[in-house]
Amino acid sequence: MVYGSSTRAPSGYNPSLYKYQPTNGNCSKTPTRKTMASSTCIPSTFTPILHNLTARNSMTMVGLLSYAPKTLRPLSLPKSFGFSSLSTAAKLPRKFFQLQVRSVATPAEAVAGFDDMVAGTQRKYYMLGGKGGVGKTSCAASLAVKFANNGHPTLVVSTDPAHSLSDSFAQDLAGGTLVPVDGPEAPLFALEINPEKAREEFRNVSQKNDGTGVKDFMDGMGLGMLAEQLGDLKLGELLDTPPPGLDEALAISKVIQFLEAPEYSMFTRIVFDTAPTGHTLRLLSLPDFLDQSIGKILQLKQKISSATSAIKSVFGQEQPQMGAADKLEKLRERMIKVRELFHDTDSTEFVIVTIPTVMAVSESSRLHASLKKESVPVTRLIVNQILPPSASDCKFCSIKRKDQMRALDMIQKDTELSGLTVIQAPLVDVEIRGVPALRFLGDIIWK
Ligand SMILES: Nc1ncnc2c1ncn2[C@@H]1O[C@H](COP(=O)(O)OP(=O)(O)OP(=O)(O)O)[C@@H](O)[C@H]1O
Repeated sequence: MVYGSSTRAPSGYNPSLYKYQPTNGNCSKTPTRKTMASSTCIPSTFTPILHNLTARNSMTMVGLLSYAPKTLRPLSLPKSFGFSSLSTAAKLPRKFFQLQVRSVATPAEAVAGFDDMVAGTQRKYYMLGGKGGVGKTSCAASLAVKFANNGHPTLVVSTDPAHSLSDSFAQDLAGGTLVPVDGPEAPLFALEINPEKAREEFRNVSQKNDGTGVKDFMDGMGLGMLAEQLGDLKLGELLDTPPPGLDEALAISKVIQFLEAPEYSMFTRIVFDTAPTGHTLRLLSLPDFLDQSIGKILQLKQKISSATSAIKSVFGQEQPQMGAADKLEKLRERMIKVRELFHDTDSTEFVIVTIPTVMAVSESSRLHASLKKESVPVTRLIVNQILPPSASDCKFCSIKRKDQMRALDMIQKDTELSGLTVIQAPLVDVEIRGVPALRFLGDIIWK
């Protein structure tokens, strides 16, 4: 299968942004997660191709492919090798570097149902989550690129405290604001919610005596109403030591902004690259938690205000303003909206990402059970980084592959996971960095 011919570098693509360390095809060492990702284990038959590469980095070459005349575009390797290829012949003029970005596996077999995902202009939210390091960011970013290239103004949000969206897109997306991503056809923006920075700001502003800092900060987070109304409850002091779950609270408040702010209304697809499992579950249960807390605060407020008004009416003073409770009630309604959003099968879907190992599959099974308990819609499971049937004498590859097949089998038998659409995504032999590479991965996964 030739992927290269369909890889077209988008306008504004800057090859120098992409960095790649070629691998040596040595299978003798046990690869780490990161080295596996860039595939140290390439059957020896193919290593000359890599050795013949003359360009400085492969992602550059993926991008350059699109500039090469059609006649110079890559040929596929013989099918018997079982590789998916994106490229090349090394004998071409230097000007037209070509690369075979091969996936070390057969392409995804199950159809992800992308047609359904892309259909319609009603806003849809996709949350990708799973165990650390399985490829959540790569899958989320590739989905965002695919949506944008299919005409959807798309926003990709990272709620993972250890952000890797910037690394994945090979662009600086940090800063906690919307940053345009260069490359895709329709607008694609990224937002990394920076909990460290937010926490620091929080600490600083909450130390200000007059408390206005807290209000400004919370205004910025879409929670100004809460700060205003709880000012007399010394919110600043309360939050001086950030409570557990603040990261998730910040992420949620951004979600609230998406729902209401006109500047976000253009986005018809919002993709969340979520934090590893534990954080994500906290994030999903937070609206309930906040709803309950606000409910309690409201009750307290009402009690205080009715007691105060009773006293005041005895002494003939004017009634206190009753706006506070109304405003809190509004915030509570927003939380309910967020909760509904998480549970709305029409607009939201949580996609579990895993790898074919017993540990990752077990965790995915538990994650699905928890999501079900929270009534969060899940229909797809991506099994990422699958190795091909071994086409060489690489012992490591065949043992690893057998292990992976056992894990895939486990998915079929798992009561939590067997009902999901399983999307098999191959392990590709370059690090997935930059829009062209994400587009390549996206075209394999999201069909
Ligand atoms: N199918 C794949 N083939 C090759 N490399 C991959 C594949 N999927 C992901 N990778 C690589 O694996 C590494 C980890 O991927 P990624 O950052 O997407 O995972 P993550 O689950 O988001 O990690 P974290 O939990 O640390 O945020 C990256 O170097 C990425 O390029």
